[in-house]
Amino acid sequence: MAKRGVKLDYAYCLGKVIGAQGIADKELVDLSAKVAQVHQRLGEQRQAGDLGFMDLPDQPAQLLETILEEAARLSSIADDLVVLGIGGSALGATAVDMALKGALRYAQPAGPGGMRLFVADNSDPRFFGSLLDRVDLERTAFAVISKSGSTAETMSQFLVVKELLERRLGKEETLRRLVFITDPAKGNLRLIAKEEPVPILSVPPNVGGRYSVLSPVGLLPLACAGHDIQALLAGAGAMAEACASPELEKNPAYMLAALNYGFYQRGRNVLVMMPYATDLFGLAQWFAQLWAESLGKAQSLDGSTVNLGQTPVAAVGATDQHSQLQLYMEGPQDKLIMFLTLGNYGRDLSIPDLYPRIDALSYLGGRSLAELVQAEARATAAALASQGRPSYSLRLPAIGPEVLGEVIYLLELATVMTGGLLNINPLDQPGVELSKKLSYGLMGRKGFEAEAKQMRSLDAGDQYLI
Ligand SMILES: O=P(O)(O)OC[C@H]1O[C@H](O)[C@H](O)[C@@H](O)[C@@H]1O
Repeated sequence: MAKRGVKLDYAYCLGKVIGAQGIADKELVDLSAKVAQVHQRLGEQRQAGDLGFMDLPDQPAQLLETILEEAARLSSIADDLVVLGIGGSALGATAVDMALKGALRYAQPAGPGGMRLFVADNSDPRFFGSLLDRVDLERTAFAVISKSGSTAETMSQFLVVKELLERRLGKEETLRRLVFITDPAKGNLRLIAKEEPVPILSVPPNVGGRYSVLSPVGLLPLACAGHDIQALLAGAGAMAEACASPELEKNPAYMLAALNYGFYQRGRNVLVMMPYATDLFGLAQWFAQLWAESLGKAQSLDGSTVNLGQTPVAAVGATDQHSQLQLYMEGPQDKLIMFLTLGNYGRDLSIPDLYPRIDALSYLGGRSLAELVQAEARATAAALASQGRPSYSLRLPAIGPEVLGEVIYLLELATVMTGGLLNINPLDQPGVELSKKLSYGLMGRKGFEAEAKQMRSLDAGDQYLI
């Protein structure tokens, strides 16, 4: 079995540790039976080819070659890569790049470590316009990533960039700076690539956007940024092996799912992901999409209306101890906290003993910032537990590509298992369609005249205070 580093510590979920708010041994036994049933269903779904994300750790060597070659081509002509993509076509690459290069990565010049990766995941013109002002268009490549090939934000950015590049550099140089990542058979990017020779990579049809970070969607930008995508996949593969058992006590993804489900059943409607590392904030935002779109559903699999879902919150420790913790400690008993802790920060700063006579400072002297932030993570979980407030911790030995691959796979499988326990479909997102259609109506898209009309009637209710 491949070596694995991530550990799940769930002591502060247990009734015998935190009291009545915790999960009792008997409940774990019941959960275990439910999990075994869903495991069987997931096996059937996998057989039927519906759970494509589970195959991503083992992609054909040929595909990885192609990704690495395309990354080498782009980095030979450009210093910066701008991803035009949103949601599942953006958050995974951001999460891994931010984790590995650091939250301050944009301040570093591009260099031998790979291209600088900008992820333009908003049609907000202030943001996108200033990004375009900032990069040197001659030394910038653009990855247009959209599984559907029709997402308005991404496609409008593409149109803006294409015209800008063509005006500045001419058609041939423009096409050299582009790469498309989309569905293998359909969509507008496929259509365009038939006419214009833009390199194109495929998103497997059975992998939805929010489960696609380990497909070319995440792998190409990450390879361009100089990250070890093979190590990322190896980590995911090691976690897949560790999550093969149908038994709750032997499967960390299933235990995570069972805890989330068990606490949701007890009214814990909010799941806070709080890594004790600023560089992991992107991972918390990636997880927020995974959890929200997968589990927020109106209908159960039997067709009844259920309106289920646990609200994900992205937080970061120790920062949010000074912002949100008051609510977590004393607010409604409706939250479950998932901490991510690091055994090793990869660097450390020792704290000098500059004021030995000031007690409130001298205890810090001679210690280090890693010791402080690790103590804060432990203290926060313990403080919550002392008030009967549950949490669990994913303990990461350090931040690295293997570990991130492990965490990504773990959370994806846990999400699908939780969906199974809730008896909803964790792979679709029907609720996001109406606002898209109404926007099409507002923007005058052909075929959406009814939505334009619907929009006029919905708009009529404006009531301004000032
Ligand atoms: O990759 P795309 O087809 O452009 O989709 C981008 C995103 O758009 C949507 O509205 C979905 O809710 C997301 O799940 C998806 O990741």
